[in-house]
Amino acid sequence: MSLPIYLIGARGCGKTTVGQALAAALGYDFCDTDYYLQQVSGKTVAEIVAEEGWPGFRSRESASLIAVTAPGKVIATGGGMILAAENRQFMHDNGHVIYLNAPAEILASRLEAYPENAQRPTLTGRPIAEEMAEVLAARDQLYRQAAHHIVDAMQSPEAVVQQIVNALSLARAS
Ligand SMILES: Nc1ncnc2c1ncn2[C@@H]1O[C@H](COP(=O)(O)OP(=O)(O)O)[C@@H](O)[C@H]1O
Ligand SMILES: O=C(O)C1=C[C@@H](OP(=O)(O)O)[C@@H](O)[C@H](O)C1
Ligand SMILES: [Mg+2]
Repeated sequence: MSLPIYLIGARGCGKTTVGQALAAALGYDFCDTDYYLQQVSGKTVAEIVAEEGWPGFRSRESASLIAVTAPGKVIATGGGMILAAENRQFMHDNGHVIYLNAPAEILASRLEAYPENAQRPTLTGRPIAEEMAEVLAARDQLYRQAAHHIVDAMQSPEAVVQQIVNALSLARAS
């Protein structure tokens, strides 16, 4: 059985972009928990947060993680999926968890170029560079706790895919 592969990491690390390429490379299905949530609710992330606050979004996000989990799938999570201990445990127990790691400055420059405001309403109310530094400082340990493997997300998407394939082959061989 091919366990699901969960991609975790902060906004802008490339979970959605790399996830699609990884799924194509492995012949797996691709799924993104934010897209799933938007499809079932008919609302963007920003609309859900405006109507229900972040707690409402987080609770829908946790439910979507369970709903999309299946063998043979690459699952791109939202950057805050690891905030709930039960989500970290669920991913760790049910699949391969990969942390796409990059410094806050790189993440901020990607997000400044393509903000996608409907997908990424502000988390702190602060400018993006400050927000990413603060958010990553608060979450880095949680990403590391949840992950089976950590990859360098500063490389090209193709190179990140290759790192993941290598990490999973090594894990299978050991
Ligand atoms: N490895 C990469 N190198 C350069 N740019 C990237 C890389 N991965 C993603 N990006 C860009 O960064 C932005 C955020 O990517 P996305 O996949 O949506 O990240 P996430 O889902 O982790 O928030 C997009 O504009 C995407 O094209
Ligand atoms: O970091 C976060 O808390 C969030 C990241 C977003 O997903 P991406 O990481 O795919 O941008 C999305 O789930 C939501 O805006 C919350
Ligand atoms: Mg994404």
